[in-house]
Amino acid sequence: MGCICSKSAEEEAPPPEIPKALPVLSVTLSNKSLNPFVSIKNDENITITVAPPKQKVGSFSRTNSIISSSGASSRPKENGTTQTSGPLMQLESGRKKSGPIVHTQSLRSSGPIHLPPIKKSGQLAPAPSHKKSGPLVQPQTQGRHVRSATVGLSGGANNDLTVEEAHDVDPSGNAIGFSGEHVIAGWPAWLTEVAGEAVHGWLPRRADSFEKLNKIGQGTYSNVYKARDLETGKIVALKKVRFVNMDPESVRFMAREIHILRRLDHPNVIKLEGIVTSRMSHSLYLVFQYMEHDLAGLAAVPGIKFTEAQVKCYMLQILRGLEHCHNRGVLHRDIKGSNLLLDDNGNLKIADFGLATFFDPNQRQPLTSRVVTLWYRPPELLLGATEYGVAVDLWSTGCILAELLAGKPIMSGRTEVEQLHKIFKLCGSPSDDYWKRSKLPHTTIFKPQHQYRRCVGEAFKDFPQSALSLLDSLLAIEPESRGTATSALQSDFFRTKPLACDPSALPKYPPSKEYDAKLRDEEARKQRAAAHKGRSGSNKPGKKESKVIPADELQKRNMQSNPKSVSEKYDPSEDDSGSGFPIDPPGPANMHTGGFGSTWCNKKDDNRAVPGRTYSSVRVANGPQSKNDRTYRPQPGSTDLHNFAGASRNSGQARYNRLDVADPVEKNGLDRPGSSHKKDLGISSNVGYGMKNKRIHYSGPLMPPGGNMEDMLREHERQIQQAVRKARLEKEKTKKNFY
Ligand SMILES: Nc1ncnc2c1ncn2[C@@H]1O[C@H](COP(=O)(O)OP(=O)(O)OP(=O)(O)O)[C@@H](O)[C@H]1O
Repeated sequence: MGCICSKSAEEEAPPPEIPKALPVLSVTLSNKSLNPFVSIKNDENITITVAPPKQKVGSFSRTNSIISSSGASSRPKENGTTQTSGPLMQLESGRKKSGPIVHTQSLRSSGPIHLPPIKKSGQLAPAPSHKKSGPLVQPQTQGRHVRSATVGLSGGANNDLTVEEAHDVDPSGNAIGFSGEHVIAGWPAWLTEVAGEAVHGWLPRRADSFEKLNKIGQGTYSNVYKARDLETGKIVALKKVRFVNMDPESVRFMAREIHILRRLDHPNVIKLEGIVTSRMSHSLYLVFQYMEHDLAGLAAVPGIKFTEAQVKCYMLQILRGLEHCHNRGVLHRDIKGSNLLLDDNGNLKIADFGLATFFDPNQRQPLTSRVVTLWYRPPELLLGATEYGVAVDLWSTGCILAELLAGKPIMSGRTEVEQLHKIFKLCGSPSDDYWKRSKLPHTTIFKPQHQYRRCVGEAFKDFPQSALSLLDSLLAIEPESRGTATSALQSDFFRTKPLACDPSALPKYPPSKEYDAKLRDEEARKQRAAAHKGRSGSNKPGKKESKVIPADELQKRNMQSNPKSVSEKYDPSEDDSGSGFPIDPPGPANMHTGGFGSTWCNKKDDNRAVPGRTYSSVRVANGPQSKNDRTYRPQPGSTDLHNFAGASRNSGQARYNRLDVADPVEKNGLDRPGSSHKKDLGISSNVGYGMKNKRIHYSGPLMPPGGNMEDMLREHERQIQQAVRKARLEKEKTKKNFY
């Protein structure tokens, strides 16, 4: 880890794109008879006048509580809408008294307000409300909104200004006139130009109002920091989003995450508390409540085994959070232990909505099948389904339930092919009827020649009966049989004793995150390597013997070195690629391949499942629990089928790249570029295996002409072994060269 020195997020910002003194307001008047006029005053007030001449649309005062706006007569008519984008009017601050102000009123009582007012500078107003309750697909509102907000200009303390503004909404209810307001509010143009509605009604927080403490997580496209909110003293998590060249598409996908988060409001769903940015900066931080643990990290702590009551407590919270998401028309599409965050009071919150999408159960729209982390991905997605619903999240939840009870992941495939095979072996293969009905794209490739028998009960015979029956429905091969989060919540599992414990009764664990576990593993690996070097070089003068620190000792040290109250200094070199942290931390200790998957059923019953087959226990460099490891970047022009042709890994770059042409669905921008794919154990075009950055890439066509799934798996295994052998050889060669 590099030196850590105190630095605010703002200081990392690249050179300003707009001079601070010239905030830009963009207003287009669709009613051409109106003439915009802007008065530029001194540095206190800003006045915009819109014709009919001498009528002011608004006067923005830098004082905290005064709003100056036109009265009804001064506004453009209903059909003379005030829109954004287009001719820019540059505003400068004006003097305190800005001429003839038509009407002045205080912020919190400003006329007909449909959208909730922002409570105070830096805090966020709730997302625009939608009239329709239940599954939301599009806001139903139409017509003109009048909104009031307190906005904070970046630059200068105590610089709130208040605005009342009017804007129209398009037929889908999306507001279409924000840009001017956004710019005044301090949002950077690169954000509002492509994702105005995501931040609409919100105010950016200033980066220097947070003190960054230490890095606590790393996602495919983000670094997550623990930080102190200097305004409230509260500890928060700051998720810094990386963009590739400010690509608008990347920004749009990030905006989708924000949009979705704003729609959700539930104790078991992480709450987006703010966004940090400024016109000067090309980065964005999402502010979340700080959560001390994640379920994957806890499970990886040696010695932690959950009781039935504890498992029920976690499951209740997961399902409640999920029920809320689904009722709000949101599919999470990446339920897994590391996205289930826990605070010190045992409260669980579903996090990471980077792959989430809006959906309408009554109006199926094509969605990408390349979502959900491999081990938690349901069979229909592996088979290429593009029409799916809540059942995908329920499958992942079933995997979590079994994992919590079994103490380790239940199906840890290294590739999609292997994952599907594990699923069929445990859950049985779909019925002929299902294959016919579902018309899944990859049916011809993956339909096994023989039926696989379901053996969930047998595999988990030690599980309580009520858990087994819930598991049986969550892990149903056919999505329609998985029920809903609501039906799962009503299952006997939650009604039979021992009942779920109260979250507050859960044990207090030391800080433990999947990320910590990865760091721990990495540290242990380094120590082992150092010890090995020390031993082999012990005859050489000057070489020190290294001490190997056992993993649990490292865990302890790691926990000790991560005191919550100590403010570490922030080192910019930690950030992004210059990070002192590994870009691709290894998967946690318990994430080895093999696991349960290959040995669920009695082999003699399982003559369809490659008899006697055992998967290699070789640890794949890109273990599927390592987030960065799952980014899939399809080659331009590649087809879906190539996805089954092997594996590669993500270089650790941002996942907000352009949406690849390989994915025909969610072209409308709803699929996060490289995203879906991020979760795959990178399956790429048939380029053959090879080593890149000393990591194993599995690839190559797995489907021999006329072959079936068993052949494919055998070939797959052969390639893996070959890759491993090659890796070993290369390692040996490197060692020889080194000495
Ligand atoms: N609110 C929070 N409190 C504490 N830690 C958090 C919080 N949010 C995220 N983290 C940590 O940061 C990690 C990465 O966050 P997150 O999963 O949101 O990022 P991501 O880039 O979307 O990752 P992924 O590649 O899995 O999509 C999490 O696994 C978690 O350990």
